[in-house]
Amino acid sequence: MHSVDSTLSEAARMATDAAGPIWIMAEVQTAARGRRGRPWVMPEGNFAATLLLPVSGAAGDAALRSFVASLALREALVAATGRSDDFSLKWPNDVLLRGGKLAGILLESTGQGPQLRHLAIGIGVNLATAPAVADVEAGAVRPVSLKGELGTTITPEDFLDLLAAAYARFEDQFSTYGFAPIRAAWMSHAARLGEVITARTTRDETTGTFVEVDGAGNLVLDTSKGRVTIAAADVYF
Ligand SMILES: O=C(O)CCCC[C@@H]1SC[C@@H]2NC(=O)N[C@@H]21
Repeated sequence: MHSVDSTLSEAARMATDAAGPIWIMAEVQTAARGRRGRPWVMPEGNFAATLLLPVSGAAGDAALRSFVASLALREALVAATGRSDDFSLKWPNDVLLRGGKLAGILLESTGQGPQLRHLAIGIGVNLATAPAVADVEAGAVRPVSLKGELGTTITPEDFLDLLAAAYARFEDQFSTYGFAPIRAAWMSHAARLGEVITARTTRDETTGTFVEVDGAGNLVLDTSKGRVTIAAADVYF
């Protein structure tokens, strides 16, 4: 579609029992949202899409699809550019290009209580233009674009073809073998593994050595007070 408030909102409107899996892509979003209620600044020419996916089972398991989506997104970017070493993954679900933020993922769900019906996986990639530093949160990783860093030009339509194919492969692996191979692949591309990082929530801040992502997708840090497991936070380098 050309213009929509947010492809995530469109997915929520479409989430009837029979719906999905379906990719919803827009050239323009007038009210795009990012993690933690932040707006997502999206200059035209960038990629914005949401995968509406029917799911069953516990919310925690379904949320592991943010790692599935991150890996698929990285693979699509490698396919688009032929560069593998330039892309890394930042917990929980950003893709970095040469250390700058290239792409973000936001998961939303529909359903009752712990049982989910649909997952909406919203993905934004700065294909053409990075938002201005002033438009992103202070202290956040510097925003970059694919064109700006590598000179690669790809249309959102062509990028969706690569991403949908990559997502289907990783989803297949996840539903067949579970989280273990996804976790291993994710860690092999993790940014700052073994280094000191800071995880911040609205309540507190934890600094420590990034040890691993555990079997439930949590961030594990070794701190001066011992090992800490973090389920949700923003990470700062
Ligand atoms: O904060 C983040 O890093 C996540 C950004 C997610 C942006 C995408 S763009 C497509 C989809 N629609 C939205 O409104 N947000 C997501």
